[in-house]
Parts: sequence; C-alpha cells; structure tokens
Amino acid sequence: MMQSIALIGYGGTAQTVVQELVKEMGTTRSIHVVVRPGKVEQYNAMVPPGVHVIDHLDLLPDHVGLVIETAGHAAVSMYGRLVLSQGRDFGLISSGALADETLLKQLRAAAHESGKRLLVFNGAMAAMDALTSAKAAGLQTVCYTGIKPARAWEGTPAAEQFDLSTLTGPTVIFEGSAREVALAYPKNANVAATVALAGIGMEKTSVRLIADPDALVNRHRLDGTSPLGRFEFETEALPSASNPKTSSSTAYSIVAYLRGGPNALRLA
Ligand SMILES: NC(=O)C1=CN([C@@H]2O[C@H](COP(=O)(O)OP(=O)(O)OC[C@H]3O[C@@H](n4cnc5c(N)ncnc54)[C@H](OP(=O)(O)O)[C@@H]3O)[C@@H](O)[C@H]2O)C=CC1
Ligand SMILES: O=C([O-])CC(=O)C(=O)O
Repeated sequence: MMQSIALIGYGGTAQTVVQELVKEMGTTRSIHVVVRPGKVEQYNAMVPPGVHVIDHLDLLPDHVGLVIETAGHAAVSMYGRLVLSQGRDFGLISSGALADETLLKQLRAAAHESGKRLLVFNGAMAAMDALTSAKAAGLQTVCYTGIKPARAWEGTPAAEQFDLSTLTGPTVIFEGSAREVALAYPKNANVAATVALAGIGMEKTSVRLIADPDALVNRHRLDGTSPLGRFEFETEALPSASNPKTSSSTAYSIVAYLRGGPNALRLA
C-alpha cells in the first residue's frame, strides 16, 4: 500500500516518478510537488491532474509521510531538517550534499529527534546488496567508475580542463575520493557519494570519472574487495530524456522503493 508523498523539484527525475505513480493513483493517497516560490503557476501547467503543486513545506497536509528530494544539493540543506522536524521521513537523491559532514550530522540528529527516517535512494547505482553484504563482512576496497558521453560533462570542472567536443577516445577526467568528487561534480557524482555512504565512507571510496566521446549510454561500474572475495558490477542506462547528466534509472529507484522495494539506504 503506497503512502502520500511529496517531491521537491519537478525536473526530469520527478516527472518520471509522477508519471509512474499517477498510473496507480488509487493506491497512492496523494502526490504533492514542492517548487520554488513564485513558480506554482508554471509547474501547475505541467503536472498531471490530481497532483498538487505548492511552494512551501508548511502547505503540506499532515498525512504526507515521505518527502523526496529531486532538486539538487542546495535543496537537501534547504529542506531536509524542516521535513524531518515536521515529523515526516526524508528521502533524497542528491546524496553528494552529504559530503558536508555538518549537514549529515544535522540531518541524522533531526531524524533521531523526530523518530523519522533519513533515506538515500540507490539512484543510478545498482548492486548495493553486494556492497552492503561485503561491508557486513569487512569491506576492504571500493572503486566507483562513472563513464558518460562527453556532452554529459559540460558545465562541470572537466569542461575547463578538456575540450570535450574534440576528445578522440575515453578520457579520465577525475580521479580521487568520493568526498572530492561529490563536492566538485554535484550533478554527476551523487552515485559515488551513495556508494561511499553505503560502503567504506567518503575518503576511502575511490572514484574515476571518464568522458567517452563514442558512448551513447551512462555506465556505472563498481569494484570491491572484502574477506568474502571480490565483486564487480556494471550497469548501463540511457541518459534521461531531459537531462544528459542523469541516468534514467535514477527515477526508477524511487518508483521501485515506493512500490515496496529495498531500493534505499537508511542513514537514520
Ligand atoms: N543519486 C543519484 O544516482 C543521482 C542523483 N541526481 C541528483 O538529482 C538531482 C535532480 O536531477 P534531475 O531530475 O535530472 O534534475 P533536473 O535539473 O531535471 O531537475 C531539477 C529540478 O529541481 C528544481 N529545483 C531546484 N532547486 C529547487 C528548490 N530549492 N526547490 C524546489 N525545486 C527546486 C528545478 O526547478 P527550477 O529550476 O525550475 O526551480 C528543477 O525542476 C541532480 O541535481 C542530482 O543532484 C541525479 C542523478 C543521479
Ligand atoms: O544519473 C547518473 O548517471 C549519475 C549522476 O548523475 C550522479 O551520480 O549524480
């Protein structure tokens, strides 16, 4: 049985989630979309009938038990504590925001205080079950590699270092820790932060980002070792139709969770 939910932001990810949920509106009690002040009218024209657009969390009815961020790093810090202090669960996809340790501590504290849950959806990454089992046994190394078409890296630090339009082959544009990449690539490296939060943390999780001029899909690769042995996993997803930085699989981790799946990590 689905619950009443609210989505913060109505970009590519939220639109896909809503499209799926309205098909089963009978089981979802209500869907609200929280947009920036002054934008209610604009977004009202975009949502399907029956979906409520509001511009402040105070306008959410009490029965909305879960608020889901799909609006970027700033929205996690702007709304997270308020959602939890209102006595609602907070689920997020912009997990790179949690590379800010102070924010993570504040959200965990707010969740403990209200007795509500702080969730990170698996997002574009898969194989989180292998990662968390290995963690239970003593995870030793984890490396996340993100490979995307060159145009997906426009507007990122890579565009200042490389001429993305003239790359002739796969090019490593970043190597470092999950914390470094989460802060430098806020729209492209949330996957690395999610892997770090589920596994061995922001410092120990190593990350490589690759721009591939011939790639048509986004590829996410996870390699790890533990006393259990080794795991490697790679998934390919079409970029979302509206945003080449985002894999279309991101929205479906939220949809699958709302349908009762295990597609989220609980941080508090
Ligand atoms: N965990 C994961 O695997 C992944 C996580 N992500 C994260 O998800 C985010 C969303 O991705 P995507 O759907 O593709 O992005 P889009 O750019 O398509 O949509 C973002 C939406 O958020 C809205 N928005 C921004 N700030 C606010 C705010 N303060 N309040 C309300 N709405 C706001 C924007 O609206 P407007 O500008 O009109 O106000 C826009 O409609 C990314 O920025 C990234 O951080 C993305 C991919 C994978
Ligand atoms: O959707 C993706 O491919 C991953 C992404 O943008 C992110 O990790 O922020």
